[in-house]
Amino acid sequence: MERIEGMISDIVFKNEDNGYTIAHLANEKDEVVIVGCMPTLAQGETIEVEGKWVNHKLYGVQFEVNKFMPVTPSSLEGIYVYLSSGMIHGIGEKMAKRIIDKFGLETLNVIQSTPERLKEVEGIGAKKIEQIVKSYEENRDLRNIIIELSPYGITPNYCLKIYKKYKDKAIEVINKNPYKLAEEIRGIGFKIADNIASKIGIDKNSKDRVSQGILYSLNQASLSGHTYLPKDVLIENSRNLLDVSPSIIEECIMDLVYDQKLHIEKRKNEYLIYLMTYYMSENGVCKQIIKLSQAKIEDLNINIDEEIRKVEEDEEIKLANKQISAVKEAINSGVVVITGGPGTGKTTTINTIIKIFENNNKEVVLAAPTGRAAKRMSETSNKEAKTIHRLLEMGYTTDSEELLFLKNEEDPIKADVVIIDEVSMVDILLMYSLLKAIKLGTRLILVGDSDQLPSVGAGNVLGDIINSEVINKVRLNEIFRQAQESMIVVNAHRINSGQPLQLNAKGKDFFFIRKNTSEEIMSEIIGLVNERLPKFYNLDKMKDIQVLSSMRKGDLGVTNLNIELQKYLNKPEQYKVEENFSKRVFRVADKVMQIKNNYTKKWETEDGSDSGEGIYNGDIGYIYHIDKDKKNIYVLFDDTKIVSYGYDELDEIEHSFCTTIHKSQGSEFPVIVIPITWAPPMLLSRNLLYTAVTRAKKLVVLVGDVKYLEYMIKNNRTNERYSNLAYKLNKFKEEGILLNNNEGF
Ligand SMILES: Nc1ncnc2c1ncn2[C@@H]1O[C@H](COP(=O)(O)OP(=O)(O)OP(=O)(O)O)[C@@H](O)[C@H]1O
Repeated sequence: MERIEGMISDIVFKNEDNGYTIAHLANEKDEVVIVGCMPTLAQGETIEVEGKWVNHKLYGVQFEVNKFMPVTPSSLEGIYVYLSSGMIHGIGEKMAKRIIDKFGLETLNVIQSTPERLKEVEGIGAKKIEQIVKSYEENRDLRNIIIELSPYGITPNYCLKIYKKYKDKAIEVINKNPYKLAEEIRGIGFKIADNIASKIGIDKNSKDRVSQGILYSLNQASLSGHTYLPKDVLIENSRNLLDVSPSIIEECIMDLVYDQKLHIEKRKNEYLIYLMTYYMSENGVCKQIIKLSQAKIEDLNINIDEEIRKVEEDEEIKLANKQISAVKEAINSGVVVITGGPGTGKTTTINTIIKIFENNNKEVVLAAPTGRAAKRMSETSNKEAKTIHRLLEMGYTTDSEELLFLKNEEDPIKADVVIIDEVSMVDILLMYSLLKAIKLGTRLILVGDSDQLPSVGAGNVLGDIINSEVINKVRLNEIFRQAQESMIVVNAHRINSGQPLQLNAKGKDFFFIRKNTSEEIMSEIIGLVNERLPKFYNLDKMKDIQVLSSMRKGDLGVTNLNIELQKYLNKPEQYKVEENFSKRVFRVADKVMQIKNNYTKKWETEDGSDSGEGIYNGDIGYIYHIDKDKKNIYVLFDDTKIVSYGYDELDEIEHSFCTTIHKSQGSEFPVIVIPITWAPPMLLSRNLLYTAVTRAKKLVVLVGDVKYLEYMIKNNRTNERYSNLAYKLNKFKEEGILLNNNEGF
């Protein structure tokens, strides 16, 4: 490969559809013809091209371009983003600005060709110049990507991802079809790709654009919990997004179906359109759960009543009838669902089931969808419980982008019984991965509370399985005496049945403090968390009390509550290092939450005696140390695990003096404080309130306007999800397709 540099003196031809360009490139030595895909090329631009010389039959010698890069970038904004991105050691935001103010568009030429001139900028000496030049040299290709893409709002972090994926071909790939980014780079969506495309001049009606828009619409739908969209809804959503005619959309839908990216399913007179993964998962869950429930299971040859009696004796309890039915179903069925609200004895039932199987030498494995739920399951059962991801031995594909599970149909989980808790949090994709890894004959016990919020990911798996009436289920509905003492449990059940709550009983654990305005609510919450509750109940204000809010935005949303609570719970002190990231300030001792599963994130104990990997969505920790030189923030999780986050990884954590109710799913806290105030109706729902209240073990304090509390209790329109699992399960059952034809469909 050869490289030449010069200025574009003429553009002879450009194909607007595919970017194929023939141009003249001139430098001091020569003027040559260059050809290749260079859609953004403009006359007068100075570029460097890489490629080879060819001798064309008709046109003679020309340079065939493989890759091209602008030498002098065309935007100050791009140079600024690059220089201030942290990629260049020694230059921060302020210094970047000073350098650019001095040299303008010439900045990079100066750094490259006459770096000694940097001395003209205040604060730069010989040592700094050396440092700058060294890092500048080190990341040449990445630099070009940042400069090209940052004007489109792509952060240096994503540029790095793009660079890792396409290496030095990145600019070329993007110029050819920017929609590839939306398809292949996690985190870059259709909107950014579309923005680039419109600047490059790609036609609004281009099929690449419309197809990506359709996929985007379905992806958005999956983020709202839908596994499919009815065809009319998909066309409407896509039309709003793309501003093109329904006929083009329909044509592209058919192309995508042909390319197996989408699947169309007919249900009565309706067409349901799925992204392929969701279709495969929904079908897979349906088939596999029926197979597991119909599979022959080993007969334990035991007298179940006798076994239950033994456990009752050991544990000094007497199981209620429903609990006994649940135990029997678990022993006699391939699959059983055990559901019930708080205090209805789910944990006691699971523990009885575990004991009976273990007393009969059967191997039982336990898992739950989140790290915290798994931890809780371990504590209540005194037996190791893993996250489902760990149980499935999750790994990554070599490019470390795609998740994969080592446990699957070929190498299933080795166990006689698999018990999964908090199944309401399991989405359709994870359920499919789990079911694939359970071999026929293994008993599967699914435990959960179907009145909790449905999973964050798509599907309504637990609800659909329960509603389908196909899989054996037991609903525990007796609240035991001990649990009845708790107003938290009693009120949770009242919320669920739409009844008014019992508030403020003396000596009890459920309080409502009436306040009207946002300011009053805020100041009451701060007073409670910062002083009154810790003093009165002898609590640690950081660890024992969790503020939850239904929304992110607004005065009483998570973002603002975090800002306000930080001022009181962890105020600035001279000895506390802090770092300001414009929208948020991270300070030593701040309470933070990991907001995505990161299975490979390394942790280590302070003395280095233990280490491991995996920090999960919802894990709460405290900032332990900030190293400004290394640009690292260290967070302490579970009192022992120290995890380091580079400044470029801070999108993985957020302050958690207050968190969303959604993020609190699967976790429990001694005390919960919740503002009750106006919010969009979908966030004032019964199951949101129910989920929030059931997070508390010792005390619930609601602060706000009682009319919104009443509204929430009445509003049981759980946001409907397009999910076809219940229908499919019933259809399978009715038509017995599985019994005759293992492939189904
Ligand atoms: N058969 C029983 N007889 C008497 N008490 C019981 C019985 N089963 C459970 N309990 C008690 O009721 C309370 C709630 O039971 P358990 O923790 O099993 O319910 P749970 O549904 O798991 O509750 P949560 O969802 O709140 O954790 C516990 O104090 C437990 O000891």
